[in-house]
Amino acid sequence: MDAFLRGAKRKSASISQESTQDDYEDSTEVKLAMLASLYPNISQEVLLDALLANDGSVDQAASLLFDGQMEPREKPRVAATVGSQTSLRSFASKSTSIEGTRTAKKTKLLSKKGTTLYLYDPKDIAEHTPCSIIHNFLPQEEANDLLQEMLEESKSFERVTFKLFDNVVQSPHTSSFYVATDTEVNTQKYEYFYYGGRLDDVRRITPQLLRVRPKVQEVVNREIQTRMKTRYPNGKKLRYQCPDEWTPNAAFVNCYNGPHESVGYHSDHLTYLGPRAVIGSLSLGVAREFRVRRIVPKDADNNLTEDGDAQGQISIHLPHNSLLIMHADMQEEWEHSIAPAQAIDPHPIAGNRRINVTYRDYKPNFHPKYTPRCKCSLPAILRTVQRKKDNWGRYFWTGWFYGIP
Ligand SMILES: O=C(O)CCC(=O)C(=O)O
Ligand SMILES: [Fe+2]
Repeated sequence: MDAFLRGAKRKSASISQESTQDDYEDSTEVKLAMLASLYPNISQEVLLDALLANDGSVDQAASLLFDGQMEPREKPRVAATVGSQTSLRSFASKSTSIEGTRTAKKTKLLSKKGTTLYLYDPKDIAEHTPCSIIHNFLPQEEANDLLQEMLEESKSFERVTFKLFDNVVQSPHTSSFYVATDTEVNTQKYEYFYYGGRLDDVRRITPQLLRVRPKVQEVVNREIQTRMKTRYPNGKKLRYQCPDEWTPNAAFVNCYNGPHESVGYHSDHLTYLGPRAVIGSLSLGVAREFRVRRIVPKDADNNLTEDGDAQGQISIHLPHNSLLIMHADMQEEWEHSIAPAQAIDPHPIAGNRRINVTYRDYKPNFHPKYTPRCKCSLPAILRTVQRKKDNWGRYFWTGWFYGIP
């Protein structure tokens, strides 16, 4: 990490990506599941034939099936609790890999149709996304105590406002930020910068947030080990991933009041978390949809460098008292969002509100006093090349004039 920082002050540190998702873009199970969610009454054999006949393109296979007068299933309501399938495991035996399906056009068509793969099963989520999930994470009473406490706190949460070029933009939900001590509150308020400005609302950690923190720490570290052993090359942590134990020392708490409150697609800032960050995200109250999609880079001619299907959107159902871990392979390569819902099921304690606590490990060596400054003397932002194949995966420090990080 130190070497990374020292190098970065002078020039961009380079990173060669150790892809952990090599299989994903060619995964026949995922493609079959997408087709099955459109055509639930057609057998897997027929779906597989359609896929093979169309060179692995879900979009073209779907058109073929549609032309055959087979009505696709109505698009699922966007209600948080409704999805198209509960498990991919019924598709798992057909693990044929289909090659040669890489064009940008197909992706566009696919995303135009808004194809979403709905995942509920923790095994599917670990296999097909850079996340893992633990349902019923806390004893019920403890989850409810934290929920009650955060509902009370959220009454004074505000929308984050930031300047995006010439416009002042407001976040589509409210939030606040919690750290352990008064000293840290002051450090956060006066030394750290977010969205090109200072955070006004930084609070001391509350009794329930504090009580839950070691449990999150234990489980996240266990999940990091599992992910490393089962998914990463040679069973090792990724390059630039912090070798130390994950130690949450800050929590961003979000409140989504009603179905329309949301957060758009983004990757979380690495500026203070460092590369290959891990985040423990606890959901309380109303169940909502957490959507993730891979960022497939484009080549110099602006063409996607991988099968467009790899960009397909995946929806993870987040019920009350579930802990989602965003692993080290998430922020650099994927984006996530909380989609607006058409309808929600009210929660007995929270009503229409969802509380989300993201426990984060702010790295001492990424304190703004150690990181580069941009021309305007604000601490610079750490970013990765995500969308261009050239230099893809490289980290670089940049100023705030590029808009939001
Ligand atoms: O509400 C959530 O689950 C996600 C929140 C989020 O993406 C964030 O705080 O960065
Ligand atoms: Fe986020």
